[in-house]
Amino acid sequence: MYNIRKVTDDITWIGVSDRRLALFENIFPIKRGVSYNSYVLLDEQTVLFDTVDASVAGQFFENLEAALEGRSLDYLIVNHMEPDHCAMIGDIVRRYPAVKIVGNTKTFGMMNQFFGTDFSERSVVVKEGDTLSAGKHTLHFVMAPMVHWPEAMVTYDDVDKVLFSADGFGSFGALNGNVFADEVDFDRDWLDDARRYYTNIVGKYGASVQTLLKKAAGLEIAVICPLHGPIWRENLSYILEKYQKWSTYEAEDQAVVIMYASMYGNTASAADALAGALAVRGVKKIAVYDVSNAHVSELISEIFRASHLVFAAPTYNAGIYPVMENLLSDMKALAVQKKTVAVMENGTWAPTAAKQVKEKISEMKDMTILDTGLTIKSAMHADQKAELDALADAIVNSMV
Ligand SMILES: Cc1cc2nc3c(=O)[nH]c(=O)nc-3n(C[C@H](O)[C@H](O)[C@H](O)COP(=O)(O)O)c2cc1C
Repeated sequence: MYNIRKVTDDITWIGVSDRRLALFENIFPIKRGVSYNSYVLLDEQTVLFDTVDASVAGQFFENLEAALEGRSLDYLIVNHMEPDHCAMIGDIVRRYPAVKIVGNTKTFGMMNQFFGTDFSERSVVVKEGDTLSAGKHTLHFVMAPMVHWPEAMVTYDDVDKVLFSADGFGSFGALNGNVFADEVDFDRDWLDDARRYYTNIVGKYGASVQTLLKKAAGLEIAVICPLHGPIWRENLSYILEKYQKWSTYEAEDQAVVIMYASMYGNTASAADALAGALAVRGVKKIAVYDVSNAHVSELISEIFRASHLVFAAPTYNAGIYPVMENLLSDMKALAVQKKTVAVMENGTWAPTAAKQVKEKISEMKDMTILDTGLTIKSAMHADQKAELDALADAIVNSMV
């Protein structure tokens, strides 16, 4: 059975949700599933905006046929060439032999790489500022390189004021009938997944997102149609403000996130004691994570969210405990910036983890590392309570 939803009188959402996939990009756990969004415009010409992942092909074509209401397809606009959106291009061409494919030079280069053809006999190559008339609706093409691939672009419909934003403003999470952000409790149920999606997938490219946001500011936008997650047609400033913060690496919350690694529980115990000491000093909503038991994508999301980070790491073969080291490498790769950081270390004979954690943090931009830290030899005991309090004081003082 088809499952489609009108976005405006002329534009229909024809996306498909996947609740079976365990790991998005074979890395990111998606307990709430994911949606592959696609859209159809019915005008004098019919236009499809991106396709979907191969795993949901059957449902997608049922949806597409229903949305086309018996008409053929004139144009396929390819805003993004990642296979979870472009996998159906070949099938579209086979089903609708007269279809023209719209993309930029890089789009068609990637098509050749992925499919062994650039569909040159049917390609319409567009560049920044080009337009395509579908009849009543004129579509404007805006290049969005490195949001998050080089060929990425977005398309703006100047009649319905709709921005087809590619992976921008996307989120993990299947759509459950309510395809609009105003139909769900986004802040409660979706924000964490939207942040995790952005920070892990697009996070590195904050400058490119800033360029796109500046271009978008010049458009009158009533609806944002992303390729994953809910569609925005109300309170757009909410998600735009989030993107402004995320892409400039500003913390959303004045908050402390403590991340520890621990084999035998002693570093964990000290991390918990620090959380308690912070709470006594009035710090609220403290988050504590065991890096071995939280997915690195959740930690990255929390790191983007919070202003203050504490890393507590055992020394391991004269280095940093590997799971913690991996997290620090991911932070650098995703260009984490503008955090205040405190470091705790543990070691039974020669603790060196703190020095190495600090070195890694120093490689990131605009990071403030607190002078006060804490070194534990195997396990923390009451005789180090004053040191723990000093660390808690230093963190609290840095928050004002
Ligand atoms: C494989 C391995 C390598 C270790 N290497 C070091 C080391 O190089 N220097 C050191 O001081 N302690 C080293 N240790 C000891 C641990 O760092 C220490 O016992 C740990 O910090 C205790 O914290 P936990 O109870 O939170 O796991 C090592 C432990 C293991 C299992």
